[in-house]
Amino acid sequence: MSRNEILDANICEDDESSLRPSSFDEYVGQTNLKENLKVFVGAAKLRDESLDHVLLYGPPGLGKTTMSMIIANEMGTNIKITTGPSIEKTGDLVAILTALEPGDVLFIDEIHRLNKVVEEILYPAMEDFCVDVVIGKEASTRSVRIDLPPFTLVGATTRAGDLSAPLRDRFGIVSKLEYYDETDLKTIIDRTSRVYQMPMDDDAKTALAMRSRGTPRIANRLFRRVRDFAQFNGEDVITKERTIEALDRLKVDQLGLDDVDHKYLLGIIHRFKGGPVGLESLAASIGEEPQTLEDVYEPYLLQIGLIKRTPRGRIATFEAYNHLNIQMED
Ligand SMILES: Nc1ncnc2c1ncn2[C@@H]1O[C@H](COP(=O)(O)OP(=O)(O)OP(=O)(O)O)[C@@H](O)[C@H]1O
Ligand SMILES: [Mg+2]
Repeated sequence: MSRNEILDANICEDDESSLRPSSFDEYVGQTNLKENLKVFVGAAKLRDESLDHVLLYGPPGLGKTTMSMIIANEMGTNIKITTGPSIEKTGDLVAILTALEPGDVLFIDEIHRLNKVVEEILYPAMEDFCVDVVIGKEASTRSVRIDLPPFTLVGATTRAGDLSAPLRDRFGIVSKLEYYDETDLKTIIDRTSRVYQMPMDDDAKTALAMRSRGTPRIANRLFRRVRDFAQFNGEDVITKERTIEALDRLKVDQLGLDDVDHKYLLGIIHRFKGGPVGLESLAASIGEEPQTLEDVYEPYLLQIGLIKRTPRGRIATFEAYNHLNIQMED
């Protein structure tokens, strides 16, 4: 069994842990990524070496943390988990690195938020498995090189573009996670329903999958809410009618869009005549953080074609007007 050590308490998620798949075979979808990683993990094990460093990027809730745990599990090693912003000083990172054991996976979530000085410690650590530390005081300081055991750094980020080139270049395996299609989401919902021992009709699973924004975390969260509505009404199977009623009450529409998506689209359409509008102005006008809109909301709206990004800003597409039942002015 591998040890799973969380170095930073604030990244523990609600009750998601019981739903996390723990092997490649249980991990649904992301076929390309998964099949490649299977090869790289298998080959590293044959050579009895540590796996090359892995960078996973993509929108929130698509399975980056889950995949990093699976990598450690499949390698048969321990995983140490931390986040970019929680490593404040170089000494913090040196302490983490020197405590690693051969083959360990070090998972750094939100790796784009590492500060520059700390990041530079990672370069030799990743490349040559060593760190240089300065010891002594004033006139007598000297730099000492400490060797590290071979380890695998798994970095996760929602903003690959914010990573510096030297850091990005030191990852041997760089993979993007994609939104899940309806079939994969149904499989995930099916598994969730079994884990929670709460049966769900097939057409209810389809309805839920369609409104999950291509995102397993959202599918699981909505499942829990729909289950609340069903149990509250004394039902021991979740029906399609109950699912749709619950999702309507949660203000999740047929495309899985919520209040913020609606505010975003209506903002472009009503306040900026459909765009183009810059992200900052739009965010200010609807009272949301630009970065949240960019990382969490826009990727899905782009994916389903309701908005476009142009050099002059965001625009709402014909499909967006159509979805919101608004006449497009010319
Ligand atoms: N491929 C998958 N198969 C089954 N369940 C999955 C899969 N990917 C994710 N999940 C479920 O979705 C939840 C969220 O996944 P995870 O925490 O790995 O996302 P993340 O990409 O790390 O998100 P964030 O960017 O917010 O950290 C997990 O708890 C897990 O239950
Ligand atoms: Mg995560």
